[in-house]
Amino acid sequence: MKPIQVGLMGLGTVGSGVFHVLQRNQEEIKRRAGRGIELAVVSRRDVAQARAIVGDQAQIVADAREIIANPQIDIVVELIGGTGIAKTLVMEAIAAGKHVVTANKALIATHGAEVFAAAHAKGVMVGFEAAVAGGIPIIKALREGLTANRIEWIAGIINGTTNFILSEMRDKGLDFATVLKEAQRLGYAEADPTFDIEGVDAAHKATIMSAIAFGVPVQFDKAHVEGITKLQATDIKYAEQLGYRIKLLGITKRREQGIELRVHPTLVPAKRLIANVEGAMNAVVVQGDAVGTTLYYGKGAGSEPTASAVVADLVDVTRLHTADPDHRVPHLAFQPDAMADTPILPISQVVTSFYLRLRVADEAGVLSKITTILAEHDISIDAVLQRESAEGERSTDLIILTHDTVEGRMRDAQARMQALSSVLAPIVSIRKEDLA
Ligand SMILES: NC(=O)c1ccc[n+]([C@@H]2O[C@H](COP(=O)([O-])OP(=O)(O)OC[C@H]3O[C@@H](n4cnc5c(N)ncnc54)[C@H](O)[C@@H]3O)[C@@H](O)[C@H]2O)c1
Ligand SMILES: N[C@@H](CCO)C(=O)O
Ligand code: NA
Repeated sequence: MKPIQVGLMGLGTVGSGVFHVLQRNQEEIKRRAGRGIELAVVSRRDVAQARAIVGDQAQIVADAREIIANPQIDIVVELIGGTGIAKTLVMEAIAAGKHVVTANKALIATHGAEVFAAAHAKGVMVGFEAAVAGGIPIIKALREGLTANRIEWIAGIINGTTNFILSEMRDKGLDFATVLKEAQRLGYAEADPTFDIEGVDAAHKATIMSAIAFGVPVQFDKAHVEGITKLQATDIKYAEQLGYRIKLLGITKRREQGIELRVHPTLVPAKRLIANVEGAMNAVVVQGDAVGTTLYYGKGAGSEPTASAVVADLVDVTRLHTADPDHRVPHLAFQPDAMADTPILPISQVVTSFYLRLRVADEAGVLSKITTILAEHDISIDAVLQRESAEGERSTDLIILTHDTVEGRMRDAQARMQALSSVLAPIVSIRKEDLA
């Protein structure tokens, strides 16, 4: 059978990885897919640069729309990124009846509903394995491998840049700005690194996983997003002393009242496997009712790790494109007419435990005032750490770990504590998850 014809839009880090993986492994890929997968056309605005990468192995066009208009092309791969021209091109490709494979998490998390509805109406597939945790086959695991389960929660280190920054700050005592520059140099960061450090990239990925896990539409606008820019080295150090590590986690959880969907720095017990995921690596923990806890670990970014996921989607499309669309795995695991309208809960209704750091006057009775306020808000204390004040020092750090509470209640208690004259600086609070 003639090889399936692929057109690739965007020949950057991931695009060139796709070219190399397809070239190197073409024989094995063909044995698996049942027919060859041929990268027939690539688009890059600078044709000479594209030629330097693909040689004479593919036709090169400067305008991506030539790929969409080409009747020979079966699958369009979008590796441009962002929600501008990339979105327009993906919608045009679907309208032209092409299958689409993309690594674009921003596009899927913010416009997934529109993209999947158009694809469904047209009977084409949209593969997006590379959009979440790069080379880790987490979409495949959630959509197919765990399909027997009622998923309870997912928690993951799904942004390599921030995990790299936190690891380096902790291990080498380096400051934030220095490590961010290094992450950019190593090619981990997004084109706009604020997406990484402010938690947006992780929230895109958590949003996609949440939709697949719970059968709800992708709704990035409902996600609670906090990055690592406000995190202080002092808290990383105190967390260590208490047996915890601080990680930027993407979390989605099923609760009776709705779904929690949030990204924020989180204290995790140091003994958990996920707490020991270092550098730019990613890891996702999934809790299913039948299987229990499963963990997925690997490279969430980089040229060939991400290309691994893109090419896997190409194989899936090659195997399934002649199948009746009703027999394919639904984009979000649940049939489009069986999606739920379960609400995404506001952060005030989220339930977690907390780490609190209070700068307090070193005088009698402060601790009891604070514990009284917590008790009045029904917040129970798990542990207290009070740093010995040095000779002549008039203030000290008081660290409190709480048990689970509703966030709104904690914020009320925090406001009361903050108003005490013996609390001398803004209270630091960081959410804590035991992930058990
Ligand atoms: N780099 C990674 O590790 C990684 C991992 C997972 C997902 N992703 C996603 O993959 C996508 C691509 O990322 P990347 O790191 O390869 O980016 P990149 O910047 O290296 O590559 C994008 C390429 O698209 C080209 N481009 C821009 N507009 C174009 C147009 N109109 N037509 C054709 N080409 C155009 C750019 O010139 C560039 O060469 C993004 O959505 C990104 O979020 C990247
Ligand atoms: N900037 C992303 C790339 C992979 O999606 C990260 O650091 O994880
Ligand atoms: Na993946």
